[in-house]
Amino acid sequence: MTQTVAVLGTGKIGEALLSGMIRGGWPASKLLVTARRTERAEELRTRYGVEAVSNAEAAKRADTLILTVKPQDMAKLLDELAPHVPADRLVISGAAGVPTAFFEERLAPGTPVVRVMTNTPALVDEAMSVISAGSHATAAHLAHTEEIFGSVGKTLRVPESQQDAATALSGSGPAYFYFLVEAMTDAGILLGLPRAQAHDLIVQAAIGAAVMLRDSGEHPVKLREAVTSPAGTTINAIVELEKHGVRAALIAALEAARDRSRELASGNS
Ligand SMILES: NC(=O)C1=CN([C@@H]2O[C@H](COP(=O)(O)OP(=O)(O)OC[C@H]3O[C@@H](n4cnc5c(N)ncnc54)[C@H](O)[C@@H]3O)[C@@H](O)[C@H]2O)C=CC1
Ligand SMILES: O=C(O)[C@@H]1CCC=N1
Repeated sequence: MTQTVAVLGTGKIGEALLSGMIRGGWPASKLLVTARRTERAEELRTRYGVEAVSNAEAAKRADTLILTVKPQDMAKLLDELAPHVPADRLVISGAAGVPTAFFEERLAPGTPVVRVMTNTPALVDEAMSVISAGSHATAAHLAHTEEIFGSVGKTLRVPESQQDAATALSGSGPAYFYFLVEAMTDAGILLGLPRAQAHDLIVQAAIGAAVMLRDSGEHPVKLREAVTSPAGTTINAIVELEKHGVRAALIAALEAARDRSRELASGNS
């Protein structure tokens, strides 16, 4: 029998996951949601046919609780939940930075906790969800988490010590690509193209490059070399990227994201 899963704090990530589970065939009758505002609860109920309940009710009724509030709201949510969560419930956190120990300290002794860092491409079933077990989570809990997050894309198990790095790479990753597309579209404007056309050209180049990266089995260096003709156009652009330190900027940017994830560990910074 399908277990009941509750998504608590159903914002952008919670809704992306919920919608993916429903697209993947999860029965709406086995899904519960919670939201802070009643209008939001009503919206989710209407849009997905799921029941919206209080956090305490979700804790009592669901076998698996997926907590998708902001890291800064996690301590408050756990204070509210802790008296209602029996120790046999699986608690999955989708929050950046917050370690499984944070949950284990606040929930009944022995409660299994799994930490997941997913990303917004969950909305189009192309998420990357990185999964780590807390100290009481078993292989079955990890498999169940993979089943849930597998409905919105790929999953990968990593040791929890790698979660902050994964957050910097794949959790925040889509934002870096949107930022690049934004900048390259501006370049198209500078070169005299209409904005809509510049956008379409860059987006299709990004999709083509992404599919080749995923499907060709070639190293990115090889793929770039194939575009870069001797005394051609691409090398002029690459020289400018190197001159402006784009490679170093990306490394520093991801390091900064990793550091911020570490800072969020306390759940209140
Ligand atoms: N946005 C993203 O790209 C990603 C976000 N995350 C993580 O997902 C979590 C949620 O992020 P978003 O969905 O972007 O934020 P969001 O602000 O869209 O969603 C959080 C929701 O939680 C609700 N909430 C807060 N406290 C609550 C409570 N006590 N009871 C019920 N509802 C409550 C808020 O009203 C809000 O709707 C964060 O922890 C973030 O680190 C992880 C991966 C990617
Ligand atoms: O910016 C953030 O904190 C969240 C976590 C990863 C992506 N968005």
